[in-house]
Parts: sequence; C-alpha cells; structure tokens
Amino acid sequence: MNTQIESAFALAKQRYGELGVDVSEAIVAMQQIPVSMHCWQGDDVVGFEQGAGALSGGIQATGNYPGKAVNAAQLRQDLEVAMHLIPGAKRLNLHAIYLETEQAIARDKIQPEHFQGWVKWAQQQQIGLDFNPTCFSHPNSGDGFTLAHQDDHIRQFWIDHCKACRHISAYFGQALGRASVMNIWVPDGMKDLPVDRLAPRRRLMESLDEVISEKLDERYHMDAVESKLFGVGLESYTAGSNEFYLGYAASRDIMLCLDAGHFHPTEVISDKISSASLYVRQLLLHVSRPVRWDSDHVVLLDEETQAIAHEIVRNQLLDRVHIGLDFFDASINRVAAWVIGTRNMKKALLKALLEPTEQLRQMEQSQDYTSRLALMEEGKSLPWQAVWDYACALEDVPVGSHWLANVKQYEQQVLALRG
Ligand SMILES: C[C@H](O)[C@H](O)[C@@H](O)C(=O)CO
Ligand SMILES: [Mn+2]
Repeated sequence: MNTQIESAFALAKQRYGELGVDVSEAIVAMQQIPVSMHCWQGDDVVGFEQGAGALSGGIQATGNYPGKAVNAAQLRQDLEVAMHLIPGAKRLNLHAIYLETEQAIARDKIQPEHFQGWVKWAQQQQIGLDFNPTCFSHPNSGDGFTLAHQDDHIRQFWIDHCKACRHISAYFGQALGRASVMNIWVPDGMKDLPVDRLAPRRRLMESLDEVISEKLDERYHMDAVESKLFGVGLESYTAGSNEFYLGYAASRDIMLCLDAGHFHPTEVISDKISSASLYVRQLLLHVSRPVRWDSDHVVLLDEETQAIAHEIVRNQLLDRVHIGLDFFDASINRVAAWVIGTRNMKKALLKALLEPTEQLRQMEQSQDYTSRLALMEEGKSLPWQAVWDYACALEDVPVGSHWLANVKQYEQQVLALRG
C-alpha cells in the first residue's frame, strides 16, 4: 500500500482513538453493510423485455449519454466495472423487465428460469439479489392504474405478475443463500382531482393482500411496499401514499420502503426511519436525490445522505434497514453514476460509524446542547477521508478520484463502441 495513505491513516487512527473511536472496527462494519445497487441506472429503466414499450408510470430518465447497455451481458459487464470501483459488500436490485428470454413472455407468466443468467452471475460475483415487479411501461398500466385498477381483469393481471415475482424473488434467496427483498411500487394515481380517493386505496389493499397471501420463507424472500407523493402526469392523487403504506406494512408485518424522492420537498426520510422502526420490523430505503421533485439524481455525499446513515448507525438499525439506491441519470456516463452514488452511500456509512456517538449521547442526556453541537460540527472535519482512502486501498479499490480513469478507459474501449 502507498505509504502516504498509510501514514495519513495512522494519524487519523490516533485522532479518532483519542475520541474513543476504533477506526478498524468502523472499516469492517462499513465493509459488511451491503448496498443494493439498482440495475436500472445502467439502461435508463428500459429492460430486456421483447417488444418493450416506452418508460411510463410517471417516472422519467432524462439525457442521452451514449453507451447504454442494451442486453443483459452488457449490463452485467458494466455492473462488474462499477462494482470493482466501490469498496465493501454490494447487492444487485433487479426489476422484472430485466428477464432474459428468446420470446416475449407475458408479465403474469414470468418464471425463475428467465432469471437464471442473473443468478449464475450473482453466484460468481458472490452477491445477493433483490427484486421488483414492474408495474409500469406496459399497455395494462396505460391509464395510470395497476393493482388499484377498477377493471378486475387488469387488476388480476398485476396481482398475478406480483405473485410470479415473489416466486422469482424466493428463488434468488434460495439460490444465493440470502433473502431477496422484493419491493412493490405501483404508479397508481390520477392527473386531476379524484372524487373517490377511497375506492382505489381499498382495491390496492385487497390486491396486495392477495399478492402476499402465500406464505413464503423469510430466509429467502421478504415483501416491501413503497409509497409515493406523486408522479409526472399523476400529480393530484397517488393511491399508495405514505399513510397507506405505513399502515399496510405495519398491519401486515412486511417491510416499508422509504424513497428519498417520494415526499414533499422539505420532508426527509432520515427523520422517518426512527418513527417507522417503532412500527415495522424491517425497512427498505431507496436512497436517491430529489431536485425540486422526484428527479432521481445521483446520490451525493450531502446532508441528507449523511443523516440517513447516522440514523441507521446511531439507532443500531443495521440489521433492520436494507439500503438500496434509486436514481437514473441518462445525462452522464451510467457506470460513473453508479460509482459516484454508491461510493457516497458507503462514505456516509463510514463517516457515521466513525462518530463518537456515546459521547454525544451523554452530552444530550445531560442537556449540554452546546457541547453536542460543538462536537457534531467538529466531527465533520475529522480525518474520515484518510480512513476511507485506507479502506479503499485495503480492497484494492482506487483511492480518491482515480476510479474515474478506469471508467474513462472503459468508456473509450467498450461503451463508445456500442451502437
Ligand atoms: C424503477 C423503480 O421501481 C422506481 O424508481 C420506484 O422505486 C420509484 O421510486 C418510482 O418513483
Ligand atoms: Mn424508489
């Protein structure tokens, strides 16, 4: 290892040691926290369904950066490049439209065999997989409704799709020896003011009850549900609101998914984690970056990402909160987008693990809020970056911005040659 990195680390270790923080423990903890990278950043949420339609459901990937993956082999290749540039444990989060088939298969008929390629790859990479039904970009979701649809046939189609997805998710869990988290997000909503806000929610509740009616082994599969405030073209009403899903997850004892972009602009999910943890056993996060709306920008190492990490670490929720990412930026190199966003999540976790939380807690308990604020602020400029560099070097992951050279080379040699 480079001696500069080692000596900076030695100084940082001493500095943190004076505060009672064990940097080696923090590194190991960061390495062990899996961050689930979302496959859909790699191709602008298009997927590999035969005859795939345009992206719909009120979400948008904007930009036209060249070199996006157009088949599973390319997407896996891109993911491998990105994953090698990020330290610590990773998982991959797949959507149902990323199946591999020769012929078109209806979404309510998809099977585990259509995801064998992904499982084989995940075994090679020694990573876990997570899953999502795809209840958008389909003729049966064209009018904005899926599981809450008033037409029983359409509703049943989506129920059957979600049921099929649960079996695929359980197959992931069994094949890889770690539970797959399957997150249900549906766009269901209205552009303009509904008269009846209740009936779609009742239908959504009943559909979900049917979806999860088969008991599956939690060692292999876990159900999650994701709320949302609004979608593009669905601005006035979303059936799956926060209240709807908090109540649903708590009453059905399933996971609640909090997406950082799915709330009012001044609301933050970091302040929801502790509350939700009192009522639901497990949480899933979609760490994202809303810019004025649910724009799904690449995750920054900003205050909210840091606050999310602090909430998980300070409240000892590491085994109850599954960290997933959700952004899709088509205006920059897509591999770089994964690397930037995922490294930022990992950095935020490491910084949180390096905090002298016990000291801060004691200050708070003794109502010494002056010292609490002083230490919190000084903590921001402690040499966490030397610990981060060392953690990267330990795993032979590029230190600092050196990873960018790998991505640029890959862009020249591989991405630029794609049609
Ligand atoms: C593609 C995902 O399912 C989607 O981003 C969902 O999680 C969401 O956040 C929709 O706004
Ligand atoms: Mn999301």
